[in-house]
Amino acid sequence: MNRALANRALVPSAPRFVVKIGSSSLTKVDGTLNWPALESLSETLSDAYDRGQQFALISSGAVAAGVGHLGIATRPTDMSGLQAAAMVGQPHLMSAYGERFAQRGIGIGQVLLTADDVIRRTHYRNARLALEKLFTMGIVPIVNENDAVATTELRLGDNDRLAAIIAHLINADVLILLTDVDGLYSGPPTEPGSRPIRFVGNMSELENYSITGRGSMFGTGGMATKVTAARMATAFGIPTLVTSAENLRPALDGESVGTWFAATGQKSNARALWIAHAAKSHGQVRLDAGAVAALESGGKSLLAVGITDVVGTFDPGDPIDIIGPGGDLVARGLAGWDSERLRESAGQSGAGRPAVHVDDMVLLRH
Ligand SMILES: Nc1ncnc2c1ncn2[C@@H]1O[C@H](COP(=O)(O)OP(=O)(O)O)[C@@H](O)[C@H]1O
Ligand SMILES: N[C@@H](CCC(=O)OP(=O)(O)O)C(=O)O
Repeated sequence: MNRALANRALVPSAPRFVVKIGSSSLTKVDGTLNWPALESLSETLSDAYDRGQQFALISSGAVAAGVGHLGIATRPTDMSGLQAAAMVGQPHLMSAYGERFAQRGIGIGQVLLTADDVIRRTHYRNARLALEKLFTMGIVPIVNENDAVATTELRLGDNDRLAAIIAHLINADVLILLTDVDGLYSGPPTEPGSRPIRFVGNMSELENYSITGRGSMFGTGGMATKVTAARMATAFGIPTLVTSAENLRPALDGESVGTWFAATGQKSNARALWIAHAAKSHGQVRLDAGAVAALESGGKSLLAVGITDVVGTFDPGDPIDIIGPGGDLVARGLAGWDSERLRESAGQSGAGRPAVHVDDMVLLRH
């Protein structure tokens, strides 16, 4: 592994980074927005901007801002309540950022994305072009999920995975996830005996830790979604730092804070990350052990002869999960055939076109 990628010293000199601040850091105990936290974040990021670093800010906090403005007693838990609060809060959140950055002569642009925007390939490509345009204009993109139009079935919910997707989309050098704890612990930080983990060189090191999806009072997804985001980013060559919002300035000064997840894979095109993590799966093919071994040896397409079962209905080009005999997710890819034809040809040799072409497939177990 390239040592430079395993090094926190990368942060101050990263030409481009993604920073995500979670609801837990932007919400006060009464459920309303923590304005001083927002001010301090804007100040630190303005300094990075003045030093010539480019970044996209993924900011939660729309619901919290809405709770404050509506004067309701607690953060809603139902979908329509959350949507209403976000619709009220998002403009206030953006105007607060707008004001803070404007004081430093920096312009901002609002980017609201739904899960569908990252699932659909054309939307995904458009989002990349639009973000790139903002960077050329010197504008800071501030991204959130478009809570107003998200549906229960199609919702990212947490912003951690959105941050990993954006990091890849804009070819960031590092992903920084800010939360209310100073990094990853071996167990929930409130439990006695949990100790801080400073460095993760490989995701398999996390097997013995207790990383729960139970978050803070206002956060979504807990540490589990941060680890998922780190897995998504590092597998595609982007190292990830998880730390507290207070630690952003020290991190940008090159201090050794938080948990550093080293890049495990190579930088690759955004299409690969889209296939691996963003695209919604339309079905599954199950393989025999020989087919799994062939795929994992590298450079081989999936042929119908190694398929034992086809689940779901899909068309050529649709994203599908490629499952091993033990039920584990081996790869994801774009189907070469529709599900019906593939079902008829499963297990047979000489079927012509690959079931999934190697160029349309991303292996997930490395
Ligand atoms: N192993 C762990 N290490 C650190 N934090 C953990 C762990 N397991 C669960 N957590 C919880 O994850 C929470 C952060 O997640 P979340 O509330 O979703 O934050 P955010 O809103 O910043 O995304 C922490 O407050 C912590 O209680
Ligand atoms: N989109 C929502 C935030 C969702 C959420 O809480 O995510 P996270 O900050 O990852 O725990 C909002 O702006 O309030």
